[in-house]
Amino acid sequence: MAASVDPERSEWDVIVVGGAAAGENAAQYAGQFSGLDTVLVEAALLGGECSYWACMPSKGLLRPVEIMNTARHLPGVASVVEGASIDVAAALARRDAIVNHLSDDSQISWALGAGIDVVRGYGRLTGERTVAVTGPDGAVRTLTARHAVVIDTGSSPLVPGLPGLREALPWTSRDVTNLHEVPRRVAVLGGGVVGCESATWLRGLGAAEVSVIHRDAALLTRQEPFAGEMVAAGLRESGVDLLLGRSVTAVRRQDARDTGVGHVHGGEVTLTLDDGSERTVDEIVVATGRAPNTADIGLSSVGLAESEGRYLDVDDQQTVRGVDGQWLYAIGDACGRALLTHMGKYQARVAGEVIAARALGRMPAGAPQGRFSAAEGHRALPQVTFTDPEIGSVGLTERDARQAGVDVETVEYDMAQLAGTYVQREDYTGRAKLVVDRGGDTLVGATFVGSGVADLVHSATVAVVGRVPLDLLWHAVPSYPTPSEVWLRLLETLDRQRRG
Ligand SMILES: Cc1cc2nc3c(=O)[nH]c(=O)nc-3n(C[C@H](O)[C@H](O)[C@H](O)COP(=O)(O)OP(=O)(O)OC[C@H]3O[C@@H](n4cnc5c(N)ncnc54)[C@H](O)[C@@H]3O)c2cc1C
Ligand SMILES: NC(=O)c1ccc[n+]([C@@H]2O[C@H](COP(=O)([O-])OP(=O)(O)OC[C@H]3O[C@@H](n4cnc5c(N)ncnc54)[C@H](O)[C@@H]3O)[C@@H](O)[C@H]2O)c1
Repeated sequence: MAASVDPERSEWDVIVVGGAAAGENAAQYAGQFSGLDTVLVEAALLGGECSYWACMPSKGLLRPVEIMNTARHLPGVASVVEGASIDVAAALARRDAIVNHLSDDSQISWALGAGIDVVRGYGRLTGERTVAVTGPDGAVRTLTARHAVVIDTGSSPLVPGLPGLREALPWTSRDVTNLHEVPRRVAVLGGGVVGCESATWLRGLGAAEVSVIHRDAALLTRQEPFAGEMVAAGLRESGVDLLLGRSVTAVRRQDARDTGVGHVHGGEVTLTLDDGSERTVDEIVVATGRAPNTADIGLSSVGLAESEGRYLDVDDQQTVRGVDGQWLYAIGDACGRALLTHMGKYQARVAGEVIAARALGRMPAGAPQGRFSAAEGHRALPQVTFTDPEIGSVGLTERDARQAGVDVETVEYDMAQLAGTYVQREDYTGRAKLVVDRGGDTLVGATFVGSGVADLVHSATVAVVGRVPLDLLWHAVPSYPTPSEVWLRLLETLDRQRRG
């Protein structure tokens, strides 16, 4: 859908370059809620990576896998699904519906309805508060912001420069989330979040051989160690081959072809591993991290040449450091504070409020606090990893807390011991851990592993952000029988530990 913007118009209060979910929030908070006029500049689809090629399609693909795994273990249902497999065509069709068939019509309608203009094209800074937009027809249009420019250009998959890897045209997160065929044999390179989640749905959707090749000795190394171990056990049980502590040294592919996103990109791929062994698969998925989309957005025109291709350094108002005048902001993956949609949107809300307050002379004196600072939210950093079992985590791991000099005390509990998890499935496996700051007797981190733990994350986020003393947390009574009973068990166990 074409955005209905006067083609002659060139000035807005706020220009947002990159129209992902975070950019939309920044425009909304600076514009719709505060009265500034805003424009989103989007090179591809309004809604960004999350809506079409990341969070939404991946969670859509994982859902039938999760339901099937639960059903296979639940008496009364197990016998019904015995020998059955997921209807892949229907699951892919639902994924296509979730990504709106790669159309952003509804997003454009939402933006225009919210009073946010949209200009389609690729934006580059050309100087203070100016952005040149190259439209789909190649024409360049220069836009000027009266108050602020927000960078929300996101990130792209990082494909390592291993011999033969790029030439093999491997799948990246865009292909594996938008797959149109399930490769029979597939190797996933990288054991981080994308690697573990995509191995889960590839195997669940019927790939006969799935291997994860990971250079570290454990999966998901940013989490508590038990979380990576439990996900590894779950993947192994489902038939995924984990090659931990192994690296790929070379890749060969006959007849590599660009057959389109989510289609197998040519003939067999042979991977050479660092122990000299070889492995032949039908497709390889590269899940080795992300690179910020900041290499070609005109940063040198505003004195930030050294930031090209790097994460933009921002303060807690999301203002880019190193630029005078407080007019340049960065949010989402481009600023590298947390590569998560909800955190990008949080940064966007803060940036939007700050931009409006600065523009309208409403910024309170003194150090910015409250809704004008993104410091508090970054202490918590909630995340759900949608594997089987799931991981829900908030704040610091024990290792990170010790490194940060916190006087650490920890407590763990087996989630399978709860009535609330037993009713979910008899063979429930899970574990929870709290990281406590002994000084303030408050929570600085929490990790839950198990089926259905995603919904526990927000309670931990509230406890960390609110610095709720454990004595007060005691009075937050969990409903019975639900997995949230783990809170009570953790506090009781901590009590026993303290009494020796
Ligand atoms: C497979 C996968 C699954 C994920 N699952 C989750 C999840 O479950 N939960 C979660 O919180 N996070 C998840 N993430 C991370 C999440 O997708 C990102 O953190 C999020 O998309 C980042 O949003 P963003 O606003 O930074 O920009 P992006 O979503 O990266 O979008 C940037 C936008 O800017 C546009 N753009 C770029 N350059 C320009 C330019 N110069 N001019 C104009 N437009 C431009 C692009 O076209 C794009 O639309 C996942 C990531 C992957 C890869
Ligand atoms: N559910 C979610 O919230 C969710 C889901 C997917 C992605 N994400 C976000 O997207 C981001 C990117 O995910 P990701 O999995 O691509 O990155 P990641 O950083 O989580 O994991 C990448 C892994 O690849 C390994 N690696 C890097 N270079 C390598 C190489 N040359 N050879 C072998 N291994 C190599 C790293 O050691 C790391 O363990 C994450 O930071 C995460 O926040 C979130």
